Amino acid sequence: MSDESVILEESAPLDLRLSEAELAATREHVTAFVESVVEDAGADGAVLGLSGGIDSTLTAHLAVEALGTERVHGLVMPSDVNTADNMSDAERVARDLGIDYDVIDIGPIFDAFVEAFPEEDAGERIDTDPLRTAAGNVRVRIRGVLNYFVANAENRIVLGTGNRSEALTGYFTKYGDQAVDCNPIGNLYKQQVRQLAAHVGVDDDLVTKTPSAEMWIGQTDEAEMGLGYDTLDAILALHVDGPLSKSATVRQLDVTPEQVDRVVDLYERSAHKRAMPPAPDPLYR
Ligand SMILES: Nc1ncnc2c1ncn2[C@@H]1O[C@H](COP(=O)(O)OP(=O)(O)OC[C@H]2O[C@@H]([n+]3cccc(C(=O)O)c3)[C@H](O)[C@@H]2O)[C@@H](O)[C@H]1O
Ligand SMILES: Nc1ncnc2c1ncn2[C@@H]1O[C@H](COP(=O)(O)OP(=O)(O)OP(=O)(O)O)[C@@H](O)[C@H]1O
Ligand SMILES: [Mg+2]
Repeated sequence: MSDESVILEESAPLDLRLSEAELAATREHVTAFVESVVEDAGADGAVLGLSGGIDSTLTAHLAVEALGTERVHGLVMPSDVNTADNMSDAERVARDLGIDYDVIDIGPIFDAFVEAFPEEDAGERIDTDPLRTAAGNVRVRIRGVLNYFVANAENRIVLGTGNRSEALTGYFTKYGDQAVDCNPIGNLYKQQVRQLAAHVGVDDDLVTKTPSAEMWIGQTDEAEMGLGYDTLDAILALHVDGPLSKSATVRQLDVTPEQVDRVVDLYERSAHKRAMPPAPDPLYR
């Protein structure tokens, strides 16, 4: 399918589409990046988690283009809160690409974590507020531990799947899905991730799938953030990354001042996630 049909279904307030030439150049740029990160690390290849979502699917496609099937290892890591459809999509991606992959049920690891927790009723409370996000983050971090086990054991690097929209809003788990060696698609807004995915031939149902972290049943990114990705991307591009003032952004896009404030708030509150953990300046040198 062409990337055109994907974008036409959306009513993005700002057209962030790359041209065909830019898509081709981005594809080459990202694959060259993956190749050089692996080579510079002296690694034999890469490992990444496959969720059936578009970020990991596109990253896997580009990794295979960069490294070949033999040097990419996928991990499908279901838990109780993942849908069977997403997990079978993840396996389909690995099979279609022809890469080695393992399916590792993280349920028993998560359960052992909860059982080891000193509060007796933690098990009953773990999937409800206020522990719901904390528990979801545990699932995400368990996947990070497994990625690094494979990376250490097989001399691979861990490929992150984070995109620019997530990075700027802090929409990821600190030391969870962010615990990676590089982010090949880290400079693409979500709209552009979808567009590049369509360009490289990812199946349409994966390109248009509703984004979800699947940290709990029914979670969707857009509901949790309170904004659609098209609106989010537009505000990021014009106001957070770009030079437009708040009022100019409101005028330019069909958005409210509150929506701009929301994005700025997400950006500012997540600064700590984009920086090395700080330490006091040295008193003596
Ligand atoms: N100012 C500050 N300076 C230094 N550290 C600060 C800090 N504020 C919080 N912290 C630390 O950060 C912690 C909170 O960060 P974190 O542990 O990440 O937790 P948090 O940001 O609360 O939760 C993760 C968010 O990312 C979303 N997510 C996660 C994973 C994947 C995806 C996806 O799209 O697939 C989305 C998830 O739905 C949730 O909204 C605090 O508990 C504290 O330890
Ligand atoms: N069940 C899972 N098994 C393996 N890896 C997973 C699983 N869930 C999440 N991940 C990893 O965590 C990453 C972050 O999840 P995220 O939801 O942001 O991306 P995605 O699922 O690829 O795309 P989308 O955001 O559109 O859902 C995934 O790309 C994948 O690498
Ligand atoms: Mg997902």
